[in-house]
Amino acid sequence: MSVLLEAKNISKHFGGLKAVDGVNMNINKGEIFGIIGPNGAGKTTFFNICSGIYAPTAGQVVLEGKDISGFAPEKIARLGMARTFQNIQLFKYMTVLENVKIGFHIKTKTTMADAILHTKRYKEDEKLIQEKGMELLEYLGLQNLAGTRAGNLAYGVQRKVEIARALATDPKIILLDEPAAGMNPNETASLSEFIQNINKDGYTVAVIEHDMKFVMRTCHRIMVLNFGEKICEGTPEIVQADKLVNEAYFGKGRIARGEVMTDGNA
Ligand SMILES: Nc1ncnc2c1ncn2[C@@H]1O[C@H](COP(=O)(O)OP(=O)(O)OP(=O)(O)O)[C@@H](O)[C@H]1O
Repeated sequence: MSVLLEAKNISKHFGGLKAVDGVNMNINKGEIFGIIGPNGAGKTTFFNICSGIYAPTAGQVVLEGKDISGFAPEKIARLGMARTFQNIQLFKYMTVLENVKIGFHIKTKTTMADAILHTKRYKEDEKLIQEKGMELLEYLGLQNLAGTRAGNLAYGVQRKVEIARALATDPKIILLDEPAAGMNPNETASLSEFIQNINKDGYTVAVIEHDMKFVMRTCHRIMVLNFGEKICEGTPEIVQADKLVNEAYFGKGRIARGEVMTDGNA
């Protein structure tokens, strides 16, 4: 199995606070990789470093063997990393198809001038993007919603549209930050299936999530952060059985009694 995304000894300090502290991580091609940890453990900061929003204080981010540390987010997106954020960032007054089409623009050569002047290149790109957008929605089973305003959709569906837009950038890896937050159990189960399906079709996924039931049934491997440090990594079985994780993160004995697994809250 080849390594797709690598974090080498990554640290991020905010003044005296070590938000991320010497984290090493390898995500293999084809994996669903989970990142968990208590509030403030450094998960989002770690994603922000991987996706170029923050430059690391120390360490390197390597995508397919290329050192991308400190690259701008747009550049990293073009190199094949897409992400979603904790708060839904769809354009609520635009339709589902329009939202997804935005994702494709990253790959076109259309300039602002082309768009204003409606040049041949603009028209050709627009036609192609329209077709590809519909294809993607069909692939994800969202085609019936193409003309619906994003803001009118149920919360769980908005999350899927957000992921669809990220997929439109044709990523090698997609980073999802708490995609199940605020979802009801049915929506969460449906999201898990959705992610597993796109993964089976070849997409590599990294996901931060608090919902343990979702994490344990969706992810192949999991990394646990606590106070910025990695305290455990492995399969769901290994993580659930880890004493340090149980003590530091779940509260002693909670997972053994099954509380976390059933209530879905960390
Ligand atoms: N821009 C910033 N400036 C200063 N401190 C920050 C900044 N961003 C994050 N932090 C701090 O870094 C630590 C890690 O935050 P981070 O948001 O990465 O944690 P998290 O694991 O994603 O938490 P949550 O599960 O609550 O989203 C926290 O103590 C947070 O307050």
